[in-house]
Amino acid sequence: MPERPVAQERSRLRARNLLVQEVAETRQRARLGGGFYGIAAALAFGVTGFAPPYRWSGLLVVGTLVLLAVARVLLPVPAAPGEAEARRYLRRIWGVILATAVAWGSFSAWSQTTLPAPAPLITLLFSGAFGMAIAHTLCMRRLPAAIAIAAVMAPTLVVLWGEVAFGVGATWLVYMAYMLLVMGRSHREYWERLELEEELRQQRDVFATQSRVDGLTGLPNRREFSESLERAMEAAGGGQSLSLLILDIDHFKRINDSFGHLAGDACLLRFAGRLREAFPGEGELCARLGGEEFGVVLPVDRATARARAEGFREALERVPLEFDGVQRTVTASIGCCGFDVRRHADADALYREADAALYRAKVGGRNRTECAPAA
Ligand SMILES: Nc1nc2c(ncn2[C@@H]2O[C@H](COP(=O)(O)OP(=O)(O)OP(=O)(O)O)[C@@H](O)[C@H]2O)c(=O)[nH]1
Repeated sequence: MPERPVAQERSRLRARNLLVQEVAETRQRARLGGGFYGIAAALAFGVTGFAPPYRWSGLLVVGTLVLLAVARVLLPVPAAPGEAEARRYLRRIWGVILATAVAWGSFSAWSQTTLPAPAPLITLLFSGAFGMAIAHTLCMRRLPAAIAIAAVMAPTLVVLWGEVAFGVGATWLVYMAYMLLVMGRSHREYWERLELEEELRQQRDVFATQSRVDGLTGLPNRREFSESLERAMEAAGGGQSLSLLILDIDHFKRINDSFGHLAGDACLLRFAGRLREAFPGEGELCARLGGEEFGVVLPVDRATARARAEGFREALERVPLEFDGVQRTVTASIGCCGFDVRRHADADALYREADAALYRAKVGGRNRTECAPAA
């Protein structure tokens, strides 16, 4: 893939991962806090003994806040959210959070002039606590968090300012401004942490890929090859065909010695490209096992694998590889072995037989395919 689309794809993936993470954390944090609003209202009405003048209003307020808390928990979260679903969830959960803040803020202001002591003190204390809780825990989105803090605090501010004393109202205002500052800082720290975690995740993925891919050719490396071979053998244990080819470029040292190590690298790269083109099928796996040695796993019987190997070998000899700006004929020796569950207890046993066949191909004059066991 060209570099720009790769970078675009990476940043798109990064944005999506951040959004998914935000959904998960918003859900967890919103669920945790919702229940406290109902408890706080129940406490405020509780100290009035739910006396007749406050009974119905008490039920209405507590019921509304409990319903909103339940909505936070029940709001469905898509299992593997795409971008649109994630944004829809965030809109909805923030809708519930804001509705809760408005309901609480209105109730708190109303209680200051309507409920008997000590209920107003209880709602006042809880308003401060809820505002600060939003500032700390629901700081993922700055604007809705600021609106939620204002919705919880401002109605009470108006009452304190007008009905209690200017100084108390001013104190409440300073308290509210402090919450907004705290929320701004929490917001920055939250996103710094999320981005750092995403960075670490991406680095971990890169390392995981690098540990399984050959850096020069981009083919799977020996580790990945061995594990894939084990898996293929396990799957084929029931009787399906499976064969292994080991290919070794002939006199590769001469290429290095004659044209230099870089030309040798380019040769390996071209050879890997040919191999990939020759064995592209489903269940076929090409890998670089090290140096100038390559492996191919094929879901076919030995005779077919041998024919495919010969086809590759002949084409390699016929069509030169272009590297270092020049066309050069390169040949390879190939060892071929069909998987037999009675002889091959593990991948190592299969590999050893294919390797022995490769050795025979080398001592037999190179540029040939030998099969194991020897016919
Ligand atoms: N350019 C380059 N050379 C490598 C790499 N890995 C191994 N080699 C070289 O590959 C050569 C392998 O040489 P030999 O094992 O003698 O094999 P050969 O010359 O191919 O001879 P036969 O296999 O017997 O046909 C050595 O010179 C290694 O230094 C690599 O990644 N790049």
